[in-house]
Amino acid sequence: MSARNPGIELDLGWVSRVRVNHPAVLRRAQKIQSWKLVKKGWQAAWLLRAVTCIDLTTLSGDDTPSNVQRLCLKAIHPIRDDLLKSMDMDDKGITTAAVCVYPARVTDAVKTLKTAKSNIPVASVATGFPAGQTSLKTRLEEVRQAVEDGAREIDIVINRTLALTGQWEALYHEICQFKKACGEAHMKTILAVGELGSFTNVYKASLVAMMAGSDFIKTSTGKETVNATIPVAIVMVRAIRDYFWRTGHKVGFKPAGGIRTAKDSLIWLTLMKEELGDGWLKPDLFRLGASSLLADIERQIYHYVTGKYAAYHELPMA
Ligand SMILES: O=C[C@H](O)COP(=O)(O)O
Repeated sequence: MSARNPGIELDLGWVSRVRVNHPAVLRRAQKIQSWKLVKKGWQAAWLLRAVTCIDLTTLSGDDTPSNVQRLCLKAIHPIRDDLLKSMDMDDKGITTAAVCVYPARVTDAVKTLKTAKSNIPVASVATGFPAGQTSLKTRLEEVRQAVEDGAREIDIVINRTLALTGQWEALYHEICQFKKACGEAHMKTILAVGELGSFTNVYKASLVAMMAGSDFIKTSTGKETVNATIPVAIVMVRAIRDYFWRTGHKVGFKPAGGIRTAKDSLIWLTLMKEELGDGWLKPDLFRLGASSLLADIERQIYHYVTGKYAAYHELPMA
């Protein structure tokens, strides 16, 4: 990952001046979604780039050591070797960016990756994921424990109650404490945009999270009714851009929740390229949080290489 965002003093004046032009955001979103996507070899290359940006995720009540182990092995070998070979990409060390699990499964993931001699980081959701409705003490302890167990990235959820009631100062101080608890681990801050009510709140929460030192801001837990959408992403990436212009600190962006198709991943990459530029098209500044996207990407790459769609048994690990 790139240099950390050290954060800045809370600037409440900046937060209170925020206004978002709702119709303009929707128009921009429609435009981005209507653009023609790259095709053929370019598309295959973009899909491989998308793979390297995936936080390969399992966040289920029935997660076990064995399905976490399987997830880690898939993260190490995300695309079948023969397909990569046909594209002259078999020696490029393509893996996903991270694996993302619940705190109780961190040790399983760390152990599997270590045994496989892989340096892929383990990311853990924390702070009472997904609702964040536990005491601050418990949420902080959860972060510390995940770091102690070997997580190198922590995906925290914000306290939506504070955001919805305009308690930005309190939210800032909570996030600062999470950042301290993360230590060397990189912190991604989940805004749960589907529960924030308005684009203005999304922009304000993005700013406060970055001021408090978030290394990434992330749209959603994947458990809200509305998760990652293009309009909300435009609001967040523009907050990232404004924060960068004002402070010189680059903050990453992670859309998550409901991202399932290769085409989705191409749209997300297009959005990043158009709104933030090529510098944000790499895993240290862009992640796709997804539990089932990789299967469709591998399927599309199979089609690009062979001209046929794979039968289920041909991509068994997907
Ligand atoms: O953080 C990642 C999300 O929980 C993944 O959501 P998903 O299962 O809809 O891909």
